[in-house]
Amino acid sequence: MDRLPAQHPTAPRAAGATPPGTPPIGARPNSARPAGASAADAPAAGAPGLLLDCPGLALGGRPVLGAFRLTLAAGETMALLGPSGSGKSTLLRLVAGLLPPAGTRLAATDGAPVAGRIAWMGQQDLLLPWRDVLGNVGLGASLRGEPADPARMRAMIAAVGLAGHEHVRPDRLSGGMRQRAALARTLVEDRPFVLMDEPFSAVDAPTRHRLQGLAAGLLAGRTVLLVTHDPLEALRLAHHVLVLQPAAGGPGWVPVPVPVPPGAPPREVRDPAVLAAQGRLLESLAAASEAA
Ligand SMILES: Nc1ncnc2c1ncn2[C@@H]1O[C@H](COP(=O)(O)OP(=O)(O)OP(=O)(O)O)[C@@H](O)[C@H]1O
Repeated sequence: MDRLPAQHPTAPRAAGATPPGTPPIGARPNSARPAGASAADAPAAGAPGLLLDCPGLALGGRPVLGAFRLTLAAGETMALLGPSGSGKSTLLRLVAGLLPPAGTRLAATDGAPVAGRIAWMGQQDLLLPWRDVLGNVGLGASLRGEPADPARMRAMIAAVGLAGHEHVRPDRLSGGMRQRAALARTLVEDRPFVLMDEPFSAVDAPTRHRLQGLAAGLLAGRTVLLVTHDPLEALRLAHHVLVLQPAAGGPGWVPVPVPVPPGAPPREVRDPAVLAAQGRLLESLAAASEAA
């Protein structure tokens, strides 16, 4: 029996559990793949957006997030930055349904339930050491007791550049390869909503750059919330960028949009507009830290 960490992306928990106040449900989740659809291509086309109303959130008796309303645009990527401890992972967990709702409202713009339509990728790859790459990529289906789709799994492994490593165990892979395997496992789930918590922070800069390029292509069309400490990563990958700032006139932190360079992601890191935006974003983050 495989044992999973509580926040494992494939753990059979109430991912995106729908809190009270969510609109009526009943529509069929749009992540269902039509019979015969090919493996790694055009996943989650037409992903809906996500709406989050947070009335404020305290943890351990301390306010963490203030009251805010957040919209994740359908099929687009939103990056979230902020000082350490400002609540980025907490906000991500709120969207994932991993925190008690406490008056929070989370809804998909298509009216269908959010639950079961979220994929998660974290900083640690959480690969199971006793399973090879193929086994790890197919872990979600295996835990749910669903039949494996080896062709789709292999196609996703190839899409992340790991063809030929299907039967290699994680301890024989480099950090970058492990993150690629984790990305394949995240994307093979074919969920319209993808939550990423510093997914590439554990690898060196060139590997991170390559992984970002890979992720940009494979995440296209999904609705993504990406937590990162890296301003350039945010500006490269995201349509929209938020910085957590101390809430005006109240406790906790709230996400505040910052300008992004023109053009759709992935943006070119040498683009002068991207570099200028990186400087402004760093200043904004420094100001947030000082204001805390
Ligand atoms: N389960 C918990 N119980 C009590 N306090 C918590 C809990 N989880 C997080 N916190 C606190 O909430 C605050 C926000 O934590 P969170 O991990 O969301 O910050 P973060 O912005 O993601 O930080 P980092 O950039 O360092 O990862 C921190 O002060 C943290 O100590």
